[in-house]
Amino acid sequence: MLKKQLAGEKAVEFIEDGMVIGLGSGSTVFYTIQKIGELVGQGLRIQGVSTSRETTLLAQSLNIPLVSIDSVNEIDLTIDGADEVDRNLQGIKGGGGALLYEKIVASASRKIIWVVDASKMVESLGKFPLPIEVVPFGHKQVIKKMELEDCQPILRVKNGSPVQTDGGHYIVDLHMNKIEHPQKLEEKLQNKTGIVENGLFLNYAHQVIIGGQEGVKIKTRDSEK
Ligand SMILES: O=C(CO)[C@H](O)[C@H](O)COP(=O)(O)O
Repeated sequence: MLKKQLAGEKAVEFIEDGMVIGLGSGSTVFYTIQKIGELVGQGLRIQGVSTSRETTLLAQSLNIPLVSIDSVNEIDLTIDGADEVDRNLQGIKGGGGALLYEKIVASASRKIIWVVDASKMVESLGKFPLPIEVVPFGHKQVIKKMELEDCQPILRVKNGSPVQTDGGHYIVDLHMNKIEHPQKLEEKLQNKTGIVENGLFLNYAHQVIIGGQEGVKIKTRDSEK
């Protein structure tokens, strides 16, 4: 079995009947969602809150009941993927471009579990380019500012056009190689006009399920959000 499948499928063990579940995006949580679909077919009652159009389509194809984020009081558990995770369970997300909706869903969640394969675990964040979601109007101005900050910004492009997120924004990837001070960088990015959200997910994940050669390992963050 693939490492990401091991991690993805393990996560369903944390789901209880009646829960509202945040459904993340990407190729690892794909396995979680497929398994949830199987369990729903066997009678599990949950309500899913989707983080992307892709996940909505997948959940619908599996007959997983979906509700909008604004119709729930709180999300009991969100299961999502990640692009990089350090030993304190700080992470980078947004490789698939769903960071804004993923962060909104995560912010409304009581518990967050990330599912990753072992290659995502790192000593320090930043080898994976940090995605930021930017408003199309004036995005080149934001890119210029990020160049001045030595962040090596590159507009994400597909088939010759800027990639558009579900929220209608663009993605700019910051190629920094190593992020020395994630908290400081997060503050800086939060204060820049035109940046809607950044892919730093600091103090979000409570647990990470890691699929590796010898099966799955579960890491829990010391201090809860
Ligand atoms: O943040 C994400 C999408 O915006 C994904 O969760 C992240 O990119 C991991 O994806 P995958 O499991 O396919 O590696």
